[in-house]
Amino acid sequence: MPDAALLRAPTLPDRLQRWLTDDWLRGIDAAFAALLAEQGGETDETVLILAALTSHIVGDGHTRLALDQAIREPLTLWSDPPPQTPGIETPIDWLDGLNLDAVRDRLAGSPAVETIDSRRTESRLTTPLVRHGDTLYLRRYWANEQLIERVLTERLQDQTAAIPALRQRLDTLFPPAGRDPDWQRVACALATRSRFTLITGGPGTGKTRTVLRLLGLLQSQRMDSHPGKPLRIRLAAPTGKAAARLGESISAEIDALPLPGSVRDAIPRSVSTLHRLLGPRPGSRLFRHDRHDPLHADLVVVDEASMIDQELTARLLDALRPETRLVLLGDKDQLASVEAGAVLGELCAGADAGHYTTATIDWVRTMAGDDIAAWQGAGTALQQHIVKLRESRRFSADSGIGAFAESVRSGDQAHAAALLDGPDPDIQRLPLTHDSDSAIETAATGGYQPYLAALRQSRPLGDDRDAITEWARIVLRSFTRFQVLATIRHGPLGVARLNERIAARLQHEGLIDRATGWFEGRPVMITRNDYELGLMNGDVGICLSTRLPGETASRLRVAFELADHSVRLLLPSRLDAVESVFAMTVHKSQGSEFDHVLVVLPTSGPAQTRAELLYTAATRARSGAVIAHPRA
Ligand SMILES: Nc1ncnc2c1ncn2[C@@H]1O[C@H](COP(=O)(O)OP(=O)(O)OP(=O)(O)O)[C@@H](O)[C@H]1O
Repeated sequence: MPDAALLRAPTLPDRLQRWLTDDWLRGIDAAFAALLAEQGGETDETVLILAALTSHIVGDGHTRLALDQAIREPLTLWSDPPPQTPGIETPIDWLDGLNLDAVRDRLAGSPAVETIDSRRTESRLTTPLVRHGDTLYLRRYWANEQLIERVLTERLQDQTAAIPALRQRLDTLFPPAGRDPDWQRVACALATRSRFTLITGGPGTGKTRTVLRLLGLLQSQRMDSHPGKPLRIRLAAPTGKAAARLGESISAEIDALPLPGSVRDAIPRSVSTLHRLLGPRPGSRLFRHDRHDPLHADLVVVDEASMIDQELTARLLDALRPETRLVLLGDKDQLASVEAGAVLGELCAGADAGHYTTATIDWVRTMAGDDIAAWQGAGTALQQHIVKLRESRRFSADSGIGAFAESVRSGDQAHAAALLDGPDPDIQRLPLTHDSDSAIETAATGGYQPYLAALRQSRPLGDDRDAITEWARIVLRSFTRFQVLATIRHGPLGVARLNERIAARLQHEGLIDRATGWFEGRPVMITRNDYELGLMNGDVGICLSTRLPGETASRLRVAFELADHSVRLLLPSRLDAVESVFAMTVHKSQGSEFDHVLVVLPTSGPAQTRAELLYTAATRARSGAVIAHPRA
């Protein structure tokens, strides 16, 4: 029943409390508004609610509230809006009644807001909120945005000296392959001429291969010109898993590089997490390395850049010396980081069409011999430093997953639907009659059965540590064969309910003993970096019943395979930030691959978000993706 008192005259605390209860806001959003009211001297309810909403969208992955959009299309502020009950006021109703001019006036009169003209970039105050033009920011995100723009603009201003014999070096590393342009070669060439380059491309388009050749090219040139003084190269990725994957790809390919052994030896194989590279300071969001103590590196390469949020991008740029080259690799079409700020996606706007100026086209033709004139445009300075790799080696053009991902990416829904209904076994549809359709549990049971079978069948008899480690490794690896991916948090198809539903079915089938708490077979994901335990956000472990040497009874321990392939067994009590992953959100799945995925998609949601989710989810699969969704 609608609460009549609230409908008549909801007070601010009542309103915020209801929105909090109904999941429109997070506790921190309401607390932020309360703080501004209590300690910031803010009395205007409109400003306070806008402050809570600006905080909310940070939780939803955005760094700023576009006022005009918030008023015209309020629903777009929630990627996963809670259900609306008729008669109960939601923030959507509240935003609907606002007038932009009146909002501007109220913000202008607020002691909590600094109003900055859209042409100005510096600030003189320290208010918690900043209004820049018609966009409202929490100050930290505004400051980050300014820093990123300033540092990139500086880096793009001048070109570095041309590499001697660039053409011959490119010919060695990228032998003519009958394609013009060879985008990998173009990316490598362009990256030699500036201190910032961004290489984007879908899965398997050769980002790692290209950057490895770039490292080889720059290192060999350096060793020619400065014998005995190789380039200091640092490689990083946002998560431990992504770092391990890049390290493995480099190790697998480096021996085939057509360069002298001394050059190959001067290319690092180890990749650190970005946090480690910057040097975390316990209890602070700041890092040891910043403009006052910059990184000792001539070249920094960061992979999986789509997963880097705005804050970390700003900290990275702040920690680079002006002369250090930065190369970012990533897939702009993947979902952005779970934290706020889709930096890669925003930087790469327009990368599909290139927008190369005549000067860039001429430079590439002269220096590399490739013709990119078909991608001409009056692009920005930044666009001259972005290259999109366009040909996937992982999915051939006729692979179902590749074709499906491409049609989702380009918005061709009809083709995507036709592929789902087509004969290709690697991309299939699982139609659901309703949200609680047990077809999901059935498919999930089929997918998870092999790892649970491995758990039972490979269990060692005694307490030999090596045998237990080997068993854990087998179980962990067989868990990567299949994963249910959830695209939303709320409702029967949300990640929490899916986890419960699947666990209940596995228990019903006798594949696990319990479905709640800690039990053998429970797969969990770490949700916060734990440097002490050596576990990173996103690491997946499995709970096993183990009896180690000297123990008289078995105990539940969670097994993790670390980046160096060692296995760690930890008592559950040592893990405080974990969640079950019978279903994993698509966000958390980034940087991982599975043989098969079951993607559970709701019928509604903003089209753009759905497309990004679906693209990211389907491309996690090496061999097969099934898309489950209720019939429209
Ligand atoms: N031009 C090429 N010639 C031959 N093999 C290639 C070429 N480009 C890529 N490959 C191969 O395709 C595979 C994928 O390449 P790579 O790992 O560099 O892609 P990626 O874009 O980094 O992939 P991911 O999205 O998985 O990180 C590798 O085995 C690589 O050796």
